[in-house]
Amino acid sequence: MLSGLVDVPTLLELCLAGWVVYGLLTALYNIYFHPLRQFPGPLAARASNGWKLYMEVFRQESPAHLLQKLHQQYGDVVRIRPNELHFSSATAYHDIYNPSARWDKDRVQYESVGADHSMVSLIPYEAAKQRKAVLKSLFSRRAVLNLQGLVRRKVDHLVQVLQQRNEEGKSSDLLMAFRCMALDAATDFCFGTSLDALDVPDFRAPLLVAMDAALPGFAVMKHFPLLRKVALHLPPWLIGAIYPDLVGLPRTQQMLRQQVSNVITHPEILKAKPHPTVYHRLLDPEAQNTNVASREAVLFDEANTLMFEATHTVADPTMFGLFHILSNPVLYERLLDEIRTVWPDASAAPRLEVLETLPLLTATIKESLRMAPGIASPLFRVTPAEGAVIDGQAVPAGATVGMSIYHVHHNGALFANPEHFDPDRWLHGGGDDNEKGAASLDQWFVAFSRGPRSCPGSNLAWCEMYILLSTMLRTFDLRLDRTTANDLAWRDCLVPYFTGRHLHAWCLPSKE
Ligand code: HEM
Repeated sequence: MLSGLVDVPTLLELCLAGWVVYGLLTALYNIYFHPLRQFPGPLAARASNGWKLYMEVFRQESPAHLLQKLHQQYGDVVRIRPNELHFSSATAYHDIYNPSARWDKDRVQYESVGADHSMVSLIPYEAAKQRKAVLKSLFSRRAVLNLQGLVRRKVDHLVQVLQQRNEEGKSSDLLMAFRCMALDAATDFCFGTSLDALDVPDFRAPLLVAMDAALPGFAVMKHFPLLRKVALHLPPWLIGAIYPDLVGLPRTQQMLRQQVSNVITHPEILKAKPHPTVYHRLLDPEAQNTNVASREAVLFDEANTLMFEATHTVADPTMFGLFHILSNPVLYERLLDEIRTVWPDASAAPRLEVLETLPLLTATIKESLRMAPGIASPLFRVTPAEGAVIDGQAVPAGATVGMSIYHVHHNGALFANPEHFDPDRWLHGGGDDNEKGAASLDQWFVAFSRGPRSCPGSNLAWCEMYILLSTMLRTFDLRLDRTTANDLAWRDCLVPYFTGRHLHAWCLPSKE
């Protein structure tokens, strides 16, 4: 009927023309009248959200690295979408990620995780605060000290696998090996059931292979929410047919759904767990006020995201640090000497509290976390109703603002020669504040972020890194297997995506 009044091509042309005019008017508004109009940035970024999409999805740029170039060109603040600012001066970091800044997270970034009920994706500050309070005791220092034996067992298991491989004449991909260890430790710690990734040959646990394969697609999922929703609901057989490397993801999620459904239907099974888990806390009616209808979604989303939050973040910096230790025989020897002072008998490993007293080991872990970010992308927040002052500049309410941890940790004024792996900087200082000594550097150690949304898992992460790194150095005579710095190249896909061959090493028996 309509085609009798207006012909269809004309209608389409009208729609298209309307869309173009709307786009142009929006671009003009964004450039000349938007509350953020005074902030510099590429013209296309100031005009439209499309610039960031184009850079991340079509040009496959690494945001953390691209932003470095933009700051060189535009200064300490860059407008990267009409309503979004990225900062680079170190003081801006503490303005944004500040204990008193009760700002919400940015919806676009955090909904892309696809787990809206998890702590990390809860947008409002208040909701996250409540959830954090519920889970806090699980991740406390006391809880971690009590469960350090669990981490020790996972690391010992890794040692056995590496010894076995060495006897078979094989070197090992230590990035994947460390990820298996971290996944097993986290799943045992959080759910009381390990995924046993270390038992899969060649460290090719399907979930870890899938997590890695999914990283380059993260930007697409962020910018195309509809596609994300469809992808998250595809059955495993179809995903396996389209992209076999990804199949571990839906399979593990199926397993998690079953686990969650079991604990909800039969909460008594939790009594058999060897220690309190995420499920105990989330199902404790006194601990939180989650309504029954969303209980299943909360448990599933929390379990699902914890596996991601606790695996690459621990393994990747440890791998990075180990590469630099193995590339520097003097540092390797100094670390070994220090570790032997508290670990003279190789068969009697010291407790975490003892390892923590070793200055060079501690400095090396910090330097590893500085060099390789657990999370690379800027973590965006939204300024509150009263607006904010960031790095001395007034930012209006409702603006999306953020700063990548990578930019703090690679700031040459804070960390002299920032691309150089130098644990000693944490012992003696090093940067424009050098005369104030090493202690002044600690304020710029932000690997776990700062403020109300900082990492609740940092105690567990430190525990794993201390035990893992010291054990690798004390147990093996490690030799690089044709690995060069090029093999450690990475692209920012929220977490680093290592594009090279990974760190491969021979794990020979220690000479004593
Ligand atoms: C070296 C290892 C780790 C690093 C570098 C790291 C880093 C971070 C960072 C930077 C954030 C802030 C994210 C944001 O602002 O959205 C974060 C959040 C989080 N991390 Fe970690 N993390 C590590 C290990 C862990 C572990 C082992 C767990 C749990 C077992 C964990 C659980 C979480 C959770 C639940 C959040 C969300 C907190 C919130 O949004 O309020 N992380 N982590």
